Formats: sequence, C-alpha cells, structure tokens
Amino acid sequence: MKKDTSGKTWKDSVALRWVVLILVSGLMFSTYWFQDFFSGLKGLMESELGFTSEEFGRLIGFTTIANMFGMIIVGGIILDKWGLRLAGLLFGGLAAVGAVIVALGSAGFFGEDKSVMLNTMILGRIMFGSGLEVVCVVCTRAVVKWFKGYELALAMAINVGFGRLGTALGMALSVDIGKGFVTPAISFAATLIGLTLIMFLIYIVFDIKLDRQVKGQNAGNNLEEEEEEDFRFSDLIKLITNSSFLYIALLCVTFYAGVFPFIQYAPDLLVNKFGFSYNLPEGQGNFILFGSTNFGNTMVYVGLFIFGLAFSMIPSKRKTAAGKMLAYLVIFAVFYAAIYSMRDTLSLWLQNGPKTASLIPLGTILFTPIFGNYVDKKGKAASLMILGSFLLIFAHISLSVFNNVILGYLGLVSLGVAFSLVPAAMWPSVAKIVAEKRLGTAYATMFTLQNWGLGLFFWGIGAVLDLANKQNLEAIRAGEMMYDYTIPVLMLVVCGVVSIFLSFLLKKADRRQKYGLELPSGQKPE
Ligand SMILES: NCCCC[C@H](NC(=O)[C@@H](N)CCCCN)C(=O)O
Repeated sequence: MKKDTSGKTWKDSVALRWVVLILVSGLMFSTYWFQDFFSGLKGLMESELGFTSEEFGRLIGFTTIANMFGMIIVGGIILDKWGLRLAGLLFGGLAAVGAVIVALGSAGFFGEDKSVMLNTMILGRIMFGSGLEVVCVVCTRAVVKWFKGYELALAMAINVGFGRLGTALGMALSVDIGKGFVTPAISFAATLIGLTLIMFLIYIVFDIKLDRQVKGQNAGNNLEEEEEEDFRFSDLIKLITNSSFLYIALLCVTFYAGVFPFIQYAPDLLVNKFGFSYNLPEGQGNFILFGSTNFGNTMVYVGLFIFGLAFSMIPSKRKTAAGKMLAYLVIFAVFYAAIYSMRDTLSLWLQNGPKTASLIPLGTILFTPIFGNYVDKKGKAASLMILGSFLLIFAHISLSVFNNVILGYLGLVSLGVAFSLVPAAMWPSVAKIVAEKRLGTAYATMFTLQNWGLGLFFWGIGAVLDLANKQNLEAIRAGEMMYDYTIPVLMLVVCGVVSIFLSFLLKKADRRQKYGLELPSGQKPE
C-alpha cells in the first residue's frame, strides 16, 4: 500500500468524518428502535399474545437487569482492554442475537405456551439490553475519537438524534409494519440491528485506517501514543463522593425514570384515556415515501433539507446577513409547505396513539441541539435542569389528573421540551464536573444507576396499572372498558419533584465547588 506522507489523517477530512458519523449512528438508531418500539404494540400484545400490563412491564423492565448489576461497567472494562472495534462487534452482536430470540419467542418457536413465549422473549430482551447500553458508550467513544477538535458537540447531538429517530419511527410505524401481528414488527426491528451491524463493520475499516495513520504520524514525530485511562474502582469512589457528581447522577436516575418508561406506555394511555386509535383507517394516513402520490413533493423537501444542512455547515463568518435571512426563509417555507401538503395525514396522525406519542422523541431531535447551543453560549445549565424538572411535573399532572385532550397535547409538548432541555444541559455538565480521562467511568456509573430507575418504572407502571384496574380487568380485555391511567402516571410526578430538589442541590453544590455549570462553555468561575 502507498504510504501517506501528507501528515493528514482521514479524520481531517470533513466528508469522511460525516460518513463515519452515519456509519456509527446506525447502531444507535436500531438499538433505540428495538428498546422503544414495543410501546406501539402494547394493545396487540394483550389481544394477540394474551399478555397482561404487568407482563408487558416485566418484559420491558427485564431489559435493564444485567445493566443494574454491572454489565455496563464490565462492557467499559472490555472496551478499555479490547478497544472499540471488538467491543462494538461483541455488544452489537449480543443485542442482535437477543433481538432474534425475542422475535423467535414471540412466534412460538420455543413453545406456544404463553409463559414459554413470555420467558423466552424476556431472555432475548435481557441479552439485547446487555448490548444496548455498551453500544451507546461505544458510539459516544467513536464520535469523540473522530470529532475531538472539530464539531464534537454537534456530532454528539446528531448521534443521539439518530437514537431518538429510531425511538420515534419504532413507536410510530411498528403497528403498520406488523400489519396486525406482533412477530413481523419484532423481526423487522431485529433485522435493523443486523443491518446496522454491517454498517459498523464498514466503520471498522475506517477505524483501522485511522489508527494506522495516527501510529505512522506519531512514529514520524517521535511521539508517544496517547494512552486512554482504564476503568478503576478508585475513580468510582472519588466520583461518588463528589457531591456535584452525586446530585447529577441521581438526577439522571429520577429524570429519565419519569421519561423513558412513560414513553413505553404513552400510546396506550392516549388510546385508553383520550380515545385515540392504535390503527389508522384502512388505506389512509400512511406516509409511504416511495410509491406515494406525494413522492415528488417529498423529494423537493429532502433536496431543500440537504441544502439547508449544507448551508448550516458553512462557517458562520463566511455567511452574509442576507444569506442568513434567505436560509431562514427557505427553512420556514419548507416547513410550511411540508405541513400544508400533509395536513390530512397529520390530522389523522394526531388522533393516533403511537404516532402522536412518537412526536415526543421526534421533537427532541430539533430542540436538543437548540438548547445545547444555548447552554454552550449562555450557560445556565443547572437552572435549565430545574426548569426541565418543573415541565416534567406539569406534563405528568396534565396527562393524569385532568381529562382534557388539549391539556393532554400540552402535557406531551411540555414533556418533549423537558426531554430536550435536561439532556442538553446534563451531559455537557458532566464533562465540566468530571476530568476528561474519567468521563468513561462517569458515564458507565450514571448509566448503571439510571438502569435501576428505568427497570423499576418500566415494570412498575404496568404492575400498578393492573392493580389500579383490578376490578375491571375482564371488561377491559373484552374491549368493554378502558384502562384508568391516573395512578400510574401520577406516580411519575414524584420523579419530577425529586428531580427539582436534586437540581436545586446541584446548583447550590456548584456554587460551592465552582464547576461553572451556570457559565457558558469554556468560561471558568473566578
Ligand atoms: N453522551 C451521552 C449521551 C447519552 C444520551 C442518553 N442515553 C442514555 O441515557 C442511555 N443510557 C439510554 C439508552 C436507552 C435508549 N432508550 C439519552 O438521552 O438517550
């Protein structure tokens, strides 16, 4: 092979960096899809497989069990020892195999008895869950490897954005993909993980090339290779005895426990509480890209969107005021035209449980980078976490206590804003509190604690739902009555209240420890 003597590596090329981002983000997209797509299938799981709400909750809750007991830390150690290529393949492969077992279990491959189906599906979800979180850490590491010194914050936001897109599409489309059956929807989701694993294999070729180039450069300049810090238990002790870290880690538990588990039940809540549908009317409302009459329009929007993206990548100094104004006008016109031409479809979607609930993760794709930019420029991260926690309380009260559909929509919007605000403020704040070499340990610790909250509420909402509706379960299964979601959702208000308390403690601790959480990025407190 010809030796590159230019001194440049593949990560110095903008185009190659973005290709890498897409290749790596595939796994985020498919694993988030598989984590969350069951929410659109809850009704079908009850009618087709005979699962109760508690069994549905047990199935999704068990996804977190291995992570609660240290799987993410084990994954982190493997990542340190074997590197991100092998760790990605191993844990992505584990997620894929787990997903296939879930699909086979649901098809009755291991036995058609309900308990055999449920238990094999749970086994598959445990394997999938063990892969999911480590895959998230591997993807973050790969993004840092290629984008450090370049567009790191934007790349991270887009990487999580791919995950959110997976969640949104999984929720919105699984009922249509399954065409009234659970197994085809699960098989589709499992296939996605397999396909994105192939994307990761292609990424590995890029990664090997970059490592060779960096090694060559270092040898040429007589430089030592940059050592990454391994996971150490002493680091863990240092972290959890730091009050700012402790508060933000606990906030990660309570805030995410109020959001991710709710999302799993949101479509079913909209169907049962507000009379939304699970299915769209026959032949209507499906927005199919290829073959639809809207194909021409769609391609125009896609073209304009790519133009907008390309324009936004031109360095700010080179844009003129008129150019900026023109870009904003184009963006506004594209949105207006897209919404206007899809108004009939949209009005059907806004009465459909899975599709309306999918707007929560979809909205965060737009809002998280906006709030992230605000935090970078103006700071106020701790205050924004207080605001996000307040919005979480408002969302859960308006979706549980009241029976008003407008308040319901407002609750969903407020949940979407909270779900954009808190992550946008939380993850950069961790980087201010924790030294860069300990960030891996910090994320692994936070994700492990977070999985305790998730596991408890994934299962707890379903169990409390069955308990609160004990008298009417027969009638609900016969389709004569609807679930009452008041108590299970009211329970989540507690997560919001504890989150507010923790964010105030965090703000106070930051004043004492001077990490500068309220200051813009790069500014240090005096
Ligand atoms: N750089 C860290 C980004 C974390 C994003 C965060 N992910 C998690 O909290 C994961 N532990 C959860 C994965 C479960 C996906 N349903 C997020 O906000 O998604």
